[in-house]
Amino acid sequence: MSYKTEQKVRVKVPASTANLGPGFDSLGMALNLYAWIDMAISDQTRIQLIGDQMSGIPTDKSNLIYKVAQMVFDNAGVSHPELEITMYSEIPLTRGLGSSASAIVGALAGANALIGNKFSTYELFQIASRLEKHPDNVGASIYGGIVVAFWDEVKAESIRIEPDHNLEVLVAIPAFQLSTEKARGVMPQHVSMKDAVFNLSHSSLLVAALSTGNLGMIRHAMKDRLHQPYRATLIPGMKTLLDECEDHGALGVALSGAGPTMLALVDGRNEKKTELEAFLQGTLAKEGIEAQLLWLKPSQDGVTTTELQSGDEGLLSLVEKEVLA
Ligand SMILES: Nc1ncnc2c1ncn2[C@@H]1O[C@H](COP(=O)(O)OP(=O)(O)O)[C@@H](O)[C@H]1O
Ligand SMILES: N[C@@H](CCOP(=O)(O)O)C(=O)O
Repeated sequence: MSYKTEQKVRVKVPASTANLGPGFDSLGMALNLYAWIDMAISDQTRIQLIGDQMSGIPTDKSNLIYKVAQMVFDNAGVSHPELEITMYSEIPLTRGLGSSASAIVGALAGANALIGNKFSTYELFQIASRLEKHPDNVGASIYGGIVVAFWDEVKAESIRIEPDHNLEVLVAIPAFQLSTEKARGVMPQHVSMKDAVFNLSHSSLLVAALSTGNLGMIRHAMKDRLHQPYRATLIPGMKTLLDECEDHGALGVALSGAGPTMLALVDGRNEKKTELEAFLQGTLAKEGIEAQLLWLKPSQDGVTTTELQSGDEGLLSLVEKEVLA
């Protein structure tokens, strides 16, 4: 079978926050912070990574994006061993905002576009969940909005929820990195029936609150006993933030993904935004943690790809001119 191969594609993929508190490995929300990847079939592999977020990422064939793209070609039964890849990302690395999911999803979408979209979005979601080993971040980065999903080690299924248009997100991004692997390592192998019931009831209520726009219910629903109590040992100040952010204007608060970023959901009409900012930053500062605050919104868009024409400007030039959108 032969496919139409595109010359060069540009992928735009959103960051994501996973879990939203109780929805461990099952809830994700896309955020309006993005990574861009230009990918082309070439005669020699060249990988260019632009921006501060990319430091330490390999630029040879051990690069995750290159490896995932090769997997797509192998699955499709085609061979394109040499690729030109350029990536620019606004998504902080190893902070709980889904940088690895954005790289996996971006690579899958880019490689798939280069071979004429042989795989459906649903098939890419299956591959992405298998690679990431949980579907929450990749689901959000693929579909956008809020995604409710499972992955049972064989297949993944998901439903997208439209985020309420008043929903805003304040994140406090600590200066230190915390790998998902390390943050999963502090969790117990077994939990009590009581904690399991606590989480499934809270997660179900949170999904209902987010689906119906019942923002007032979020403060009750966004509580977790499966992962946050254990991970709080890795992030000084986290317990205080979980216990008290709602008193300072948050609709609800959670660890973003595996952390260390803390995330507060906020009603955009709220007048206590400055108080919440000060509380987040002040609480972490008391523990000696420097954190960058960012106001974000849910991203309606999931991953998108466009075919580039020969006259189109490269990513580096768009980044330098600050016109990338
Ligand atoms: N653009 C990228 N290219 C290659 N690898 C990446 C890229 N972005 C992230 N990664 C890999 O993902 C790791 C971070 O994943 P993880 O610990 O799950 O944190 P995060 O919350 O940022 O997803 C990085 O250390 C790196 O190995
Ligand atoms: N459900 C996962 C989510 C990890 O998200 P990340 O953004 O930190 O990679 C978990 O909680 O381990």
